[in-house]
Formats: sequence, C-alpha cells, structure tokens
Amino acid sequence: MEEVNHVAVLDFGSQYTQLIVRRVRELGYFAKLYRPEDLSRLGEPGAIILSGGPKSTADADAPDIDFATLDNFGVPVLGVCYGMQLLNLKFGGTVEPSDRREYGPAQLIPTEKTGLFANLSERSQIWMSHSDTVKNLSGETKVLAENQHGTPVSLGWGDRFYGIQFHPEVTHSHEGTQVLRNFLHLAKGLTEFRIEDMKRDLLAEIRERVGDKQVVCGVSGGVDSTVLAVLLNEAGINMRAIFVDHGLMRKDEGVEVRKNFERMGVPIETIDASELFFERLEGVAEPEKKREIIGNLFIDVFWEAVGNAELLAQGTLYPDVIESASNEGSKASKIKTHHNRVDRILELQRQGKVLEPLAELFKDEVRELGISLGIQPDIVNRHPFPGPGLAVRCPGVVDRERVRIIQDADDIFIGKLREHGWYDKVWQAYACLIPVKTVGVKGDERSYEWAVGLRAVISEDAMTADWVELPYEILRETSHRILNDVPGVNRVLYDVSTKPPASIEWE
Ligand SMILES: Nc1ncnc2c1ncn2[C@@H]1O[C@H](COP(=O)(O)OP(=O)(O)OP(=O)(O)O)[C@@H](O)[C@H]1O
Ligand SMILES: O=c1[nH]c(=O)c2[nH+]cn([C@@H]3O[C@H](COP(=O)(O)O)[C@@H](O)[C@H]3O)c2[nH]1
Ligand SMILES: NC(=O)CC[C@H](N)C(=O)O
Ligand SMILES: [Mg+2]
Repeated sequence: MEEVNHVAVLDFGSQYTQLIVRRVRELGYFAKLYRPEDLSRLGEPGAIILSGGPKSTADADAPDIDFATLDNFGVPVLGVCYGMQLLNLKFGGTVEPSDRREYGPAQLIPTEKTGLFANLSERSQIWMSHSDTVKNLSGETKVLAENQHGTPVSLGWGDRFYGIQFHPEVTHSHEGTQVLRNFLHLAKGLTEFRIEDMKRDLLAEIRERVGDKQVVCGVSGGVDSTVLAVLLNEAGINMRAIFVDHGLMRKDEGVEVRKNFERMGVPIETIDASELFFERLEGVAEPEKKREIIGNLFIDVFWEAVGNAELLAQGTLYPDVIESASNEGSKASKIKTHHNRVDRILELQRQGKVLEPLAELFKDEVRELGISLGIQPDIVNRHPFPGPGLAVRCPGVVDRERVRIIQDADDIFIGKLREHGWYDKVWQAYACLIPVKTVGVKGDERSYEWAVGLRAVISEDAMTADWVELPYEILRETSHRILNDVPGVNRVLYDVSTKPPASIEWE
C-alpha cells in the first residue's frame, strides 16, 4: 500500500529510532520506518525524519542518502544527531570526528523561540549521545539553538531543512516532544494516526504474509500474545493457538488463562509440559542457560503438537528485540536473551518462519490495540509476565518446591495489591525467591529458611523503571501473611532498585 502524507522515519541505526516513530504516533500522526536505501519507496510523505546512528559520517561504510531525491519530496526534513551531521555535509559544511564523547544531559538554548523552538523555555534539558560534531557551516546555515557552551545544537537550512544534535525522542530531553510537535506543524495535512488504521494495516499484512499456511501461535495469557491471538483470529487465518504450561506459571494461572480465552471466544489448546521443563532445568543455575533451555523447549513443544507448522507466531514486542540485541546487524548491547530470541528462533526467523506483527510496538500501544479489538480491560491491563516465568524469579537452580514458594508468596502479594486498589497503579509487581537461608525463630524453635523478595515498579515501556513507594500497610500485611502462611520462608524484603542499573526481573 502506497502511503500518503505520513511521516517517514529513515533509520540510520540508532537505539532510539523506533522511539521517534512512537513519539510521532503519540502526537497523533502516522509514522513509518524505512531504510535509507529505500528512499525511492517512501510514497508521498508529508515530512521526513532522519534518525541518529552509530556510524561516523567519515566512515567508509557510513550510510548515506541521495540528497536530490530527498529534496524532491519538497517536504520538511528533520535530521537527528547523525541525521543532522549528514545534512550539514549535504549543505557544504563539515563534520569532525572526535574521541571526546558527549553522553547525557546538556542545556538547550534556542536562538529564537519560533519555528522548531516555538513555546520552548529559555533553557531546558536535552539528552546527548554522540562524539562527532558539525564543524564548518556553509553560508546558508542558520544556528537555531546552542548548548550552555555556545556550541550549535540545532541548525536550519532554508525553510524546509532542520537538524538537531540532541535526541528529542527520549524522555530525558524534557521539551523534546514539543520540538517534534513544532517540526510536524511545519508539515501540512499530515495523515492522522488512529489505532483503527493500525489494526486494519496489521490485518492486511497478516493475511498477505500467511495466505493459506498453517500458523502455530504461542499464547501465554499475557497481554501481547492475547492481543496477537485475537488479531490472528480476526484475520481468519489457519491458526492453532497453543498455551504451554511449563509449570513455571503463577498460582492457578492455567485455569485463568483458559477462562479468559473462553470469554473471548478464541479456541486454545493447553499442553502440560511441566515434567519436561523441570527435568531439563534440573541443576541449571546460570540465567542465560535457563532462558536458552526454556526458549528452545517451547519450540519443541509447539512442533511436537502440530508437526512442522509453516509459521510460528509470537507476541514479541520492541523491547524484547532491542534488549536481546537480536536484530540482524544490531549494534545494541545484549542485556539478556529474552526467551523468544534464543538461537533456534533466530534460525527459524532466517528461514522466514516467524510471524511477529507486534515487534515494532511498545506495551502501551499493544494495550490500546487490544482495547480496539474488544478485549476486556482486565485482560489488557494485566501486569506483564516473562515467558520463562518463575524460573527468572528464582535466581540459581529452580525446582518444584522453590516454585511453590514463589507461587504462594506472589498470590498473597498480588491479592493485597488488589485489595488495597494498588494493582492498576503499578506497572508490574511480583514476589521472587532469594535463595539464601537465614536464621529465624518460629514457635520458639530455630528456623533456617529462604527469603522472599517483593518488587513493584512503574515503567512506561519496560526500558527503564522505578520502584514504587507502596504504603507500609500493604507491605506489612503482605509480609505478615507470607511469614505465617508460606512454609519454608522466614524473611521478606522489598526491592528498592531502579532500572537501570537493576533490571525488572531478578535474572
Ligand atoms: N507459556 C507460554 N506458552 C506459549 N507461548 C508463550 C508462553 N509464554 C510466552 N509465550 C510466547 O512468547 C511471547 C513473548 O512472551 P511475553 O511474556 O513477552 O509476552 P506475553 O506473555 O504475551 O505478554 P506479557 O508481556 O503481558 O506477559 C508470547 O507473546 C508468546 O507468543
Ligand atoms: O517474554 C519475556 N521473556 C523474557 O525472557 C523476559 N525477560 C524479562 N521479561 C520482561 O520484560 C520486561 C523487562 O524486563 P527486565 O528489566 O528484567 O529485562 C519485564 O516486563 C519482564 O517481565 C521477559 N519477557
Ligand atoms: N547518536 C548519533 O546519531 C551519533 C552520531 C555519530 N555516530 C556520533 O557519534 O556523533
Ligand atoms: Mg508473558
């Protein structure tokens, strides 16, 4: 489908490119990502944004752009970081590579508070992530803003080309969204973004990609795979939705998942594979190894159930992709291999056998899509739960007894959050096992038992997170119940770590 009056974002490889797309959508306009070499396939964009990227413009293999084609679109163009450096070269300026890096906060001081910088403060914080700088500027270049050292951080050429050295798309650039809004106002008649349109496009893409192939869809009862299964169901393709009970789910979760799918009228098959998972995980303590075993076993179980299906559908979202550094040629660092990114899946992906329609979206967008598909809010607003389940909430080796402790403690904690009206105020909460035994006294007798950790965080997109200042009352009641009702535990701790440097899960 040829796009018209959309915002075309050209991806030069930045960590944040997808965030630009997301911010544009948040501002109410339709945005789409393209590779710079696909410049001729942009359709009729209403505005173009050139993203940042890890390369230096001077590198032999630096990505380039055909300026004549770019100019011919006749629409406003915004270069971000690498994008601005590239534009400066195109307008006859120079870019100087440097070993000096500038990461983190700086001050934005607009020269004039009009155009790109309309409605901005005299000074505001912006976020930097670069080492090269624009050096010589050609005669037609206007400096639109400087930082606190008088270095240009925004340039303009004529009335259509703009550059900014900082990243407006990250929340640490405090007025970044306003800069993007201003830029988009320079464009005329941009196509509005509506979740309904996204739904329509996703359905069309799914039907075209799948045809009459057999699809096996992994469903966990979580937000992402539920939205995916409902979407695939609506697309009317040949699908079998399979829920694998690996024994690492929360208390009574299997029953709840089946009930939810019944409510939605989407048939699912449950496979109880817990024996197999516990057997293969026996004695394994290393987190990446655990994830690899679990991710690969999922595939074994799917394949065993349906024979060699032609396509595997997963509810992978963008943070899974970027944290696992799993995109081909990714320069991102690997934090952890999410279970849906183990080697076996990457291999299937290379063979064109993986269907991940949600892989460019963030959680809150998937939730909105879910609502527009008619999924009940209590399902769409469930806290995320990792595919490897309680295995990553039990540092070190995992066995049935440890899982039982986490299930019971988690059930109490989540129950208390619901009782006090806090479940929907936190983004994700859970109990984990801290595999350390400490001494206590129970009924006048010495106890030597495990500790349980409680974690509750708020986050927008799982990329960063803060711990929640829960009322003491909830912590007190939860701890009391766990210490009394969960055998094998004599200590409860509350996790007060932000991400970064901690991650949301313990492994
Ligand atoms: N127990 C499971 N059985 C079958 N497939 C699973 C299971 N757990 C995870 N998956 C697959 O892996 C994908 C990624 O898991 P992930 O936990 O990120 O998403 P989710 O469970 O759908 O949503 P949420 O993030 O809300 O938990 C799922 O969308 C699903 O396709
Ligand atoms: O499907 C998943 N497979 C995984 O292997 C995995 N690891 C973490 N998570 C979830 O991702 C979000 C970010 O988690 P971390 O801060 O722990 O990386 C949080 O919401 C985590 O629950 C996973 N989800
Ligand atoms: N974030 C970026 O786009 C960085 C651009 C270029 N790699 C630099 O270091 O300056
Ligand atoms: Mg999940």
